[in-house]
Amino acid sequence: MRLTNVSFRYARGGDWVLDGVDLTLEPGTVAEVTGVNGTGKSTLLRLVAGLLRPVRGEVSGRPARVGYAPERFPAEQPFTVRGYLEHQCRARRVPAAEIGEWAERLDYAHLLETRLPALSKGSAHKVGLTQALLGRPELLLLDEPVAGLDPEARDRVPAIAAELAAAGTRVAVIDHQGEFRALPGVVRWRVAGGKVAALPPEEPADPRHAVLEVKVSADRADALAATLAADGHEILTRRTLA
Ligand SMILES: Nc1ncnc2c1ncn2[C@@H]1O[C@H](COP(=O)(O)OP(=O)(O)OP(=O)(O)O)[C@@H](O)[C@H]1O
Repeated sequence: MRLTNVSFRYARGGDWVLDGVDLTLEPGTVAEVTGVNGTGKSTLLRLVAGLLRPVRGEVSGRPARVGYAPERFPAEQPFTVRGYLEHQCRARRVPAAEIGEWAERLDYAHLLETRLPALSKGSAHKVGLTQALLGRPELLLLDEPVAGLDPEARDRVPAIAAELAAAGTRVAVIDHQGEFRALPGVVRWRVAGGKVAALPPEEPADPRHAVLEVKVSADRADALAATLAADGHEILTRRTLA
């Protein structure tokens, strides 16, 4: 899917939150949305999800099945966890058997008959994540998915996202905790000043290697580079000093 020249502001005549954003999100990609507080990360996620419409520009190629987990799950609803999730399953034509599966994986199966307002913050957050995961969406948007979760769940949520991505789901996630950064192939969307820069995956940390920057005579540079390459070292840059 693609965002083409997307601009958004909440009020006519107000400041643009996003201004001329171009992005693509390929199947199977996990994008980590980064940026300081208030730059427009959640706004970007809601535009990608289709919950907000661009004021200018276009979002195209959005898949049919979209899952969105907001930063705060609205738990003030008069349903049990099971009742709420069954309703979500019916709305999305997903078999209700999935409820038990996610409740087991996120470790809250003992709370299925509890009323939503009586849940702890972390447990309510797990229910919010579950409604986004139901039916294994083709596009999954997660706003701070591990904030307030116990350590086991903090590990499981990135693993679940990676599992869905491996099956082709496009994932975009805001994660101040950094739990998604270690997933293989994560691209980063850096939001700043109304723009979004798409950065390639970070090089994985590799303590077995070090980088030396060495100044050598220009007339010996080629011979030294050849010797180092023959010894199995990698020449990362070669430049002439002005
Ligand atoms: N519903 C809204 N109505 C008006 N302005 C809003 C609304 N939601 C967000 N904003 C404003 O849009 C800007 C971007 O907000 P957004 O929540 O997208 O930022 P963010 O990067 O996700 O922030 P944080 O890291 O603090 O969650 C902020 O100036 C915010 O005040």
